[in-house]
Amino acid sequence: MATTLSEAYRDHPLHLHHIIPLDFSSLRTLPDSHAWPQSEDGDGDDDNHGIGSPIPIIDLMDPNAMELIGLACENWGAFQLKNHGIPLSVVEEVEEEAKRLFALPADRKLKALRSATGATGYGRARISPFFPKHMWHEGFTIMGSPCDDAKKIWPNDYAPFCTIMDNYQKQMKALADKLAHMIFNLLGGISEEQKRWINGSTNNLCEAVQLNFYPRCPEPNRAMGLAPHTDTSLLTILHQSQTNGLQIFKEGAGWVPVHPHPSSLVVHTGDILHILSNSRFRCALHRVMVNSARERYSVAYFYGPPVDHVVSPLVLDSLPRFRSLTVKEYIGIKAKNLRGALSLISMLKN
Ligand SMILES: C=C1C[C@]23C[C@H]1CC[C@H]2[C@@]12CCC[C@@](C)(C(=O)O1)[C@H]2[C@@H]3C(=O)O
Ligand SMILES: O=C(O)CCC(=O)C(=O)O
Ligand SMILES: [Fe+2]
Repeated sequence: MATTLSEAYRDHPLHLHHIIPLDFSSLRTLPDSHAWPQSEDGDGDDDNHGIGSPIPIIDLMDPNAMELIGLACENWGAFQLKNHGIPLSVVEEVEEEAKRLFALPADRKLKALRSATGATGYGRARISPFFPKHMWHEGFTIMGSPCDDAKKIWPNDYAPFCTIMDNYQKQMKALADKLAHMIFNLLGGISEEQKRWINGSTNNLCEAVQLNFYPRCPEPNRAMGLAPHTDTSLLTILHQSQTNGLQIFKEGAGWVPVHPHPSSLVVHTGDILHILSNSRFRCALHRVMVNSARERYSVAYFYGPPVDHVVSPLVLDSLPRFRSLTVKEYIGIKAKNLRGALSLISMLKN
């Protein structure tokens, strides 16, 4: 039996002591546990940014879409995608469900609290232990069917949540399959064996959905919504509500805001694509800042090869920069070294 994504995470327990039972909305000042040192690289106020170019917006119906995607992945590791074919209603209904979930009182949400060895349910971000301060954030992770977790929260009324999340995953998977084909074509010369998992059945690839909620914050400039990270996926498709906060780090430009566009989805390329492309495609470091006026929601869909799949640089015009390993092994390395995982598997001697 193939290993599932939740099993891959089960081997790397995340201890959730003193997590969320914090009622964000009742706080008038920032508790010390959530106060991050102020950085030199820009504060949370998006309006102060915008110097330099924004991340590319690509029209999927554009005849040059594939080449534009290639350039965006090389230069940014991210882009906004419009005319992607996902109906707005599908995205809106998933955002409504996220709002309904996070608006519940803490004791209801805690019924679906992720266990230490669990991968799904309500809780803080998996990257939390790597940072000394807490994030101004609540999350809900879905791998496969969300029904077991939804039942804990809404014992008699879990069906609408499940139907909407299942439909969202189905729609996102179809889009991700399409993007993965384009990306593999861009890389060129890839064997059928290597891309067989694309268009595969749902239990034959890695898929996860993360609902994110960033409550309003009394002191946004001292808080952090989601700390800087790269995604572990091949690619991530992100829907953000109409509230600013997402930023991508670009050398030479610093933290660049990714402003929400009602009809666009943000695509991030993740670590797995960085490895497969032998570093040609970036994996964008990104973070989320919070806001005193408006709360923020986002829905991230993570997509990648099955956890038993061996990943190694696929197209070589120079030496391979990374050693071969399974997705599962990479997840294990990253669970111990958030920022150092790629250099730990690097084959470049310095
Ligand atoms: C399939 C995934 C991808 C995960 C882990 C697992 C489930 C939840 C995802 C996130 C969502 C929030 C940011 C992140 C960095 C986190 O802490 O949890 C993501 C992480 C990753 O991209 O590594
Ligand atoms: O909330 C956002 O816009 C980003 C979320 C994110 O980076 C993630 O879930 O991995
Ligand atoms: Fe992310």
